[in-house]
Amino acid sequence: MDSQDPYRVEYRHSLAELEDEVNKIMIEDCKIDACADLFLFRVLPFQSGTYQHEYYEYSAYSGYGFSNFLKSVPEEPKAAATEELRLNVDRVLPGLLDDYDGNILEHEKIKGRLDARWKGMDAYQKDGASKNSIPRSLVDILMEKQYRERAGLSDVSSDEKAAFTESCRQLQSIIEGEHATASFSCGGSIPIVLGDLQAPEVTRPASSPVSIFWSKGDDATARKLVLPLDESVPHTHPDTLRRLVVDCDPASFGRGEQDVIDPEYRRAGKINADQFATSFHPADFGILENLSQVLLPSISSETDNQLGFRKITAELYKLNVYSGPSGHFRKHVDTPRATNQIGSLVVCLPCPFKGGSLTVEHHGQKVEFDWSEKSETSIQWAAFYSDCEHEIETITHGDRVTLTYNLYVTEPLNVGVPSPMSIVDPKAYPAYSWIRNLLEQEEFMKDGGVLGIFCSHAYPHSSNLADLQLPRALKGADLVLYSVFRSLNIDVEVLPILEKDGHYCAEDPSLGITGTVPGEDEIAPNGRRRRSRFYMSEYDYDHSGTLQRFLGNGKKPWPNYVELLPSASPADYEDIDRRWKTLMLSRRVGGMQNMVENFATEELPAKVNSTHRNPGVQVGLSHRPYKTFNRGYERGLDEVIQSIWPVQYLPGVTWITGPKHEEMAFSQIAYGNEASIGTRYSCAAILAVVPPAEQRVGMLRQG
Ligand SMILES: O=C(O)CCC(=O)C(=O)O
Ligand SMILES: [Fe+2]
Repeated sequence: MDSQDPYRVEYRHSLAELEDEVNKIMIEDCKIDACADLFLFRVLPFQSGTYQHEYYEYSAYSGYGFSNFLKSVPEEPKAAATEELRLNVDRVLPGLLDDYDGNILEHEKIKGRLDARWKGMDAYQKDGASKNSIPRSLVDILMEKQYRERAGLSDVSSDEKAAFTESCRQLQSIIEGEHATASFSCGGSIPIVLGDLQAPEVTRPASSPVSIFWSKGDDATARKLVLPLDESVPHTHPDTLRRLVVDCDPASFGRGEQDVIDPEYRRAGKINADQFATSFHPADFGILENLSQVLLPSISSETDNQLGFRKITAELYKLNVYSGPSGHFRKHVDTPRATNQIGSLVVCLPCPFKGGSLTVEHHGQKVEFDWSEKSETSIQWAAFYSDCEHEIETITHGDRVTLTYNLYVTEPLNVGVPSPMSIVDPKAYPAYSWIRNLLEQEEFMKDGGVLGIFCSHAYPHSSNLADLQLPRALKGADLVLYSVFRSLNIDVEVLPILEKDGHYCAEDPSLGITGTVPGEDEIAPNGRRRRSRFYMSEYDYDHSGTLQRFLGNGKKPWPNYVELLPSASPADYEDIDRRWKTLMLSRRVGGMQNMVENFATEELPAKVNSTHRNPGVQVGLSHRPYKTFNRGYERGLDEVIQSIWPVQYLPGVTWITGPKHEEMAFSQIAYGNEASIGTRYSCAAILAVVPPAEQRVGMLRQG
């Protein structure tokens, strides 16, 4: 186009310059707002007369300005708060007040922000909203990250970015793989405590010594062995163990239709279940509950799982002894004893031995349970599906005494609440070493970050019980991830993410993440959309006019903020430095995403790593029961949401998987020309807080 074109717009600035300018203004505004919030927090309790709280809600709409409100505050507290305001502004924005001698409350910029903050406050102050907040470590990591990016303190080369994306892609395939093969095995251990089990130093599940009673042939007198061994008493004496070994018959195994004995294939002793009894029971330590959480989800439908229909029961099958130097069991698949048998449980009793690792394989993935190290001091267990191949390597020394159980699915009569204690050993999962290696790499999330993984299973996460049950009720791959992160000392939260126009998170083509739930746009057989969408209006106007003006004539832009941040505690207000970064984290600049996405041209280049390009997520503070509200009459969702379903806007989460299962979060009755109801949905997600690389070093080792 030629330069004479009268319609041609001349740009003075690029989008990148606009971003720098907006970020600078944003930082300044957030700093002033943090000071303004504390000022308001100080003077609000002193409001009097007609300016009472009740009135408040309408004040901003009926012309009661901030200055009217201020007149109602007595001089003394006002003066003290004003002095504090001046000190704070001077500290966070040195120089701003240098040439200003007047009343700080009349300072144009500060007055403008005080007025804006005061108006914004009333919307949810009244309800007191919720006292909760997003866990601090999560906010702090993202807050620093956002600040570094906005202040131009972080620069990431395209090589580093590509390497990071590749790591995320691998992590995604591990996670989805863990899901596909549905955590085919799990295991754990319970230490033996010789003294008082109720003693204060016994903090996690522990067992007293285990007794075994058995009889041999027609001899009706039962013998007794107590493990672990101890030469001082007959019951625990190694000679009694030898007696047990001698009393065992050779163990057989299924070959074709037959049970055969072949020491080449299996060298072990056995006692059938009708010939022995034991003081150990797998339900005692929550083993059954724990293995159910991992093994049940993939064999039942989501509906069965949600309703808690199915339970796993264990039936004692055999006692086996594999003794050094040659006990072993070659690779095999167990013979199911009933159609509802789903797997096997092996419990290894405390008795010293060397070698004898159990390896379990399923669709090319392998897990090893090496019990030799803790063989003397712990009960150790493993459970796996019936279709897993497994083998026991040669026992070189000692005796490996095990109880085996068949695991069955059953329909229970009543539904219990899962046990809070977890004794599953996360190291048994393939994801463990992979994630640990990833976090040990210094280049991966060098300055820290948050990994986001939408849950693989459906949970009634908006029910009354949800907050109590999650993360306890996590299942399958979700439970695996949760416990892997926890065992590496990584903070993990399971929180609901609220959608916005059907989108949960930003799309990320490099990981195949669309940000929406699959099937969302499907048309149901009745010709309707799978679900109708009606939303409360959101005050998300396109405020790009002032932003465009800057590109053309260089006039200072006036960013318009959309802020999603639940109400603060007194300590939050007082910590000004953290507060302004939190404010910045929870704000979007109206119109900015649009500009960066749609305006970028060669002539108007945008930043490569724009913090305005990818929208953040709206994270709920807790899992709350579904409800219907009618509060938003003539008001935008952003104004009322903190009092009905408190959320925080969180940009910068690294999403590894996209949303899968949504739940109704809340509905809103709107009165327009005709009353209608709109529903918002949410998805549960696992958020793992990855600290900066230098802090991770010692931390992962302890894990
Ligand atoms: O003792 C073990 O680790 C496994 C035993 C086993 O595979 C079996 O009894 O079928
Ligand atoms: Fe087996």
